[in-house]
Amino acid sequence: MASDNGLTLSVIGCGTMGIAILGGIMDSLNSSQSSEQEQNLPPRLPNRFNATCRSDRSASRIKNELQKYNANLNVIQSDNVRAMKEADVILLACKPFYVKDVLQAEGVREALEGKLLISILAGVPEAQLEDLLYPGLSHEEVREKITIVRTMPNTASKVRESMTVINQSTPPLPTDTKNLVHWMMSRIGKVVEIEPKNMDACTALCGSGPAFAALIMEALADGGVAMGIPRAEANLMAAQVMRGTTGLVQDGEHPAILREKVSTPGGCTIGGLLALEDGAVRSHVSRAVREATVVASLLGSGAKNVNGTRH
Ligand SMILES: NC(=O)C1=CN([C@@H]2O[C@H](COP(=O)(O)OP(=O)(O)OC[C@H]3O[C@@H](n4cnc5c(N)ncnc54)[C@H](OP(=O)(O)O)[C@@H]3O)[C@@H](O)[C@H]2O)C=CC1
Ligand SMILES: O=C(O)[C@@H]1CCC=N1
Repeated sequence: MASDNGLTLSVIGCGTMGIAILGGIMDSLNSSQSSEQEQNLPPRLPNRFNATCRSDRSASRIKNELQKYNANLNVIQSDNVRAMKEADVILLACKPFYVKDVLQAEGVREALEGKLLISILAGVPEAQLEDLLYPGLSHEEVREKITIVRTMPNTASKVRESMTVINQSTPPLPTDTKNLVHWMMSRIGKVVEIEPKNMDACTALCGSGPAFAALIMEALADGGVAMGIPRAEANLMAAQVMRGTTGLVQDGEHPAILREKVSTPGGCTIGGLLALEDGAVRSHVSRAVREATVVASLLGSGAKNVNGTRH
């Protein structure tokens, strides 16, 4: 791990996601398993951290949740420019509808020049971030001034089980920069690179996905409760069933084959599956991802309550 040579990472708008990502990075830096054994380790790692917010409540939350890592952390209230100036790498983690205010504040462009800006904002394409910072400049001209990388983690960052998607850059990022982005995001789970055109769909599948999975988990537990299983045990069972199924699929089992293997001819599983198909569950779940993709694509417009603009 770099120490004297370490980077300063500033998280701008450090709430639920910012805290989870910082926690993952700090935890990894403290880990007894040396990062040095990892492949593609960037030459410099973050070892100083700034986290910004506005309210006292958010500041207390950041301190309370991250103090256990004993990291070199400064919580900075209502001074994003200072945090950006002090940083080598900036993680933009405010809500999408604040992005204009945050990036167009006085001094921000100068504070960001020459640096790496990683965004986790849903529905805000790289081109929009470029345009907010450097209106009128081409992508190539902006790349000479700042490196912007769009990413989409999810709430499971908190337990280091995120599925994080990284927007492929054109031209490709310099190797050290790419390795740093991958290193940071792989502290909180798995990482996949994807073409920019798929980022909103990935926001729906990966960013919103935990909420969809939670709804299905609840429904499984409800079914158990309906048939007499106590609530606490039903919740525990539903969660472990989802985890076990995940393990099988990640071990190489195709979901359709898994379903067939569980379905004994004349047995109870096929009976339950037919009831699910009657309810068009598969179509509804897929269409939830489709709907969330469309809504995600509207989030960057600056409007709040974009769901209300859809019928
Ligand atoms: N929640 C999720 O599951 C996921 C969220 N995302 C994306 O992550 C981003 C953050 O989401 P989430 O962590 O849930 O949101 P939170 O509301 O928890 O965090 C945002 C933080 O930004 C702070 N903030 C707001 N305005 C400013 C400002 N002008 N300067 C500095 N800080 C500011 C807020 O604190 P205060 O009000 O005190 O300033 C708050 O703590 C969003 O863009 C979202 O699209 C991506 C994937 C999953
Ligand atoms: O619902 C949202 O807008 C955010 C983005 C991804 C997950 N939650």
